[in-house]
Amino acid sequence: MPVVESNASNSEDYSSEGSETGSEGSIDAPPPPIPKIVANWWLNENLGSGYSGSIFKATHLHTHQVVALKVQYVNHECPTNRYERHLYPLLQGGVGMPKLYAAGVQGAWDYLAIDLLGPSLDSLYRKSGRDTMDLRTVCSIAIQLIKRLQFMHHRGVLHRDIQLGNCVIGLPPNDKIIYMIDFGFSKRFIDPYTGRHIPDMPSRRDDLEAAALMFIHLLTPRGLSWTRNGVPKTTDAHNRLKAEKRKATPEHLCRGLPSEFEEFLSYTRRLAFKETPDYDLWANKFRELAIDEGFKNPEDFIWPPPPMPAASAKTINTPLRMRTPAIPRDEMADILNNLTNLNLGAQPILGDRTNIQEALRRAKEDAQFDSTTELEKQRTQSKDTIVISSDSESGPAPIRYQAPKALRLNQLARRGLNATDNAALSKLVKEFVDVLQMNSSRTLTREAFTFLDVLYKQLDDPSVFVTPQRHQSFNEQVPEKEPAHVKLGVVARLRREVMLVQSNKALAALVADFAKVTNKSTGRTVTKDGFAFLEGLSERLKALQ
Ligand SMILES: Nc1ncnc2c1ncn2[C@@H]1O[C@H](COP(=O)(O)OP(=O)(O)OP(=O)(O)O)[C@@H](O)[C@H]1O
Repeated sequence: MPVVESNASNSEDYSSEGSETGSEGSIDAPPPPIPKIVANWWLNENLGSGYSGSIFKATHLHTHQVVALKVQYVNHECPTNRYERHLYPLLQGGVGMPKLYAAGVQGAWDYLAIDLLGPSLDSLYRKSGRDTMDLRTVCSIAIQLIKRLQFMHHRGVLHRDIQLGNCVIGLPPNDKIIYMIDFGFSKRFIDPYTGRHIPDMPSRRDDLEAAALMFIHLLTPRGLSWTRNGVPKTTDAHNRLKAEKRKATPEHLCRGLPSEFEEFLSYTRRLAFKETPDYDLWANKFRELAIDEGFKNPEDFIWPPPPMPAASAKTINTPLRMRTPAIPRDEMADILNNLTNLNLGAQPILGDRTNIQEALRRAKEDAQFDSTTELEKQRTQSKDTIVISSDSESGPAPIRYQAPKALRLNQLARRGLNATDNAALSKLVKEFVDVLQMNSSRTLTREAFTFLDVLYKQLDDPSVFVTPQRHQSFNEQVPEKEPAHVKLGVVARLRREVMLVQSNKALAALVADFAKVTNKSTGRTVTKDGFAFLEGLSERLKALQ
């Protein structure tokens, strides 16, 4: 069936707009009751009603095709169907974009026949009675929504009404896919005649900012404050709400959440009016976040969330903002037991069960790096492997556990603190490069900055005892964004200089520059030059014994 067709002999095709004026009623007259049949579509149950119209499940009288029919009174003051029928054709063919089967006006009724879909995210969330949505679900929403916006923007259309009620899931078997609906406020932002961005209107960054706030809302117990009391009813209330929104910094809104959410919101706010957002980068970041948390197929929206394997349940099902770093006593005993059995190859082994003091010291160090839950997480990770062996030769075969990126970076930082010569540091830098290349995002995360900070301090003045903290100095630099070419220039210079320096102190200065410039760059991604710099650093450390 063609994407858009006129499907009724007694209705007017969507392209024949002139006939709208000939319809029943005047602007002020109240709408007549909606008939049982509109343009050969038999209306079944009502699926939802918005300000400007109603949506019905409808069956075609002759073909028996079942669709969602969006019906609107032609004289409605907000004639969104009239706009939507021109936007749907621009969006056909994209994943998560409802198909438009027919559109037109019959009598007093302006209709659109589109794919019949499932419930909205808003209704799923409300019906679940939960305080927050789980991280896995929010990551899947984030990945899908960013991709939907990428598609729409690529077709030159802004959504302009991003909210939970306008994201619906498909009907089985498409119930893992999120669809965008309600293009009543959508607009073209590219002028079809000039091919240029239309000035003085919202732009792509606004859609993305709304999406970022939606993700944060879902992870905030009871939601973001300004969404709690509904639409403000007085001017005062409206102004209060606007002020509240203005005051809400990304840092404040995202306290206690994985850093990706704060970084994404800040990113959307830093985008220039006409700038094309880096959709792939952010979809990947949310994919990796989910994978780092132990989830498989993070892109699929699965509702209700499947039960987590026992090992990950503590980190995932606990509302994020309520997480406490403390570990219950009996769990700590288990962790210590595992620690005593860790076989870390050439690294100092924690020893047998008699060496409890050493195990305790290391467990405390792990806790300082905020990796106390990582021992749990590693069971579900996919990249690196740590062998946890039994303590007796005749015991069961070694269990292979997978170590996530964050855990490995924290381990590297801890080993950095204990390194006493350049050869050891050189090896650590080499491993650091390997860990960064573990997955596609190649981003400097908090843990990566922590490692660089330890490295810097060891090179700059190894006599000073370093107490690692989660927020390290590089990470706390106020990230003023610099144009990409500035960053590229600096890193290319660092890459050349690292081969020439003659002292650890000079290397420390280069490490500091590298961390700073990457921290200021969009996405904090390590470029080719960045990796060449790190590899050169590892080589130079070997040479400067
Ligand atoms: N294709 C569809 N299949 C199933 N249900 C749908 C479909 N489209 C919309 N709905 C349901 O109808 C509700 C209203 O839809 P929609 O937002 O498109 O209408 P609207 O009149 O533009 O609403 P509003 O005035 O709130 O913007 C949705 O929240 C959803 O629950």
